[in-house]
Amino acid sequence: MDVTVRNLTIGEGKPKICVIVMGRSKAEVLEAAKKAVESKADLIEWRADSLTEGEFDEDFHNDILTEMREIIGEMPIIYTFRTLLEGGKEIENEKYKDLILSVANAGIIDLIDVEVFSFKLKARDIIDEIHSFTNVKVIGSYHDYEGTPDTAELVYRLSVIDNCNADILKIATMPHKKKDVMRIMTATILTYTRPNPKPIISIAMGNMGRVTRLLGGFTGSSITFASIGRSSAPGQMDIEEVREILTKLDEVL
Ligand SMILES: O=C1C[C@@](O)(C(=O)O)C[C@@H](O)[C@@H]1O
Repeated sequence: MDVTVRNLTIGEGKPKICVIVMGRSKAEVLEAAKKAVESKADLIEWRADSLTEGEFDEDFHNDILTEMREIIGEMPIIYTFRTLLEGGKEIENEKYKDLILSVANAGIIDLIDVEVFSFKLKARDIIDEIHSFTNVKVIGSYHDYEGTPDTAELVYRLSVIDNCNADILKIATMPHKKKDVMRIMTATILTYTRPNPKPIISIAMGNMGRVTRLLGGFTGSSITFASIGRSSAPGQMDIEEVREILTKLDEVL
């Protein structure tokens, strides 16, 4: 079950490269958006939690997105507000929900990240609501910056995200040993080889986890995140480096 947004099909062919746009103010965000266009990435993720100006103001976020769209044209946009527990900024549950629904409803973006475990069973309601009134696709996500659960737990979490009706299933955890990296890769391949799998994004963070950013296609991970300047997570690499390595790997694998 591939996911198509604009001219991009996620889950088909090679993993897509997504660059991260961050900035404290509208000016910084739009400047980063220009760099994202120059990078010729497949899509961009705006980490809206990096704002300090108008940080929780829905209208302001939509206003930034309108100008961002003019800059980036047809490149698909992921909107992400990462909460404190999962590596971003503190936000009240109700505010998070309002922000997500308002941005999805405005229809400027193509994909939106919804943290499935930050809101327990309510994540499904948020996702169903987004699907009921927009064409925006949902990335259901789970991040653990402290460690990596065992393989069964990772597979279980991916299935919970799936049952919440997310269109794309995403897990990112912190490995402490090589076995942790293998757990992420195993959980991905086990989920991906089920009948009619949804696209998966799986990441082991930190330097040890870089193998998942470069060989994700082997296990069924459909997007790799790269930076243009400032990275948004440990172990994330610059887009030029990622592209060069992926091109080389493609020649030999
Ligand atoms: O969840 C992800 C993946 C990520 O955490 C990474 O490790 O590259 C970077 C985040 O910006 C993004 O939302």
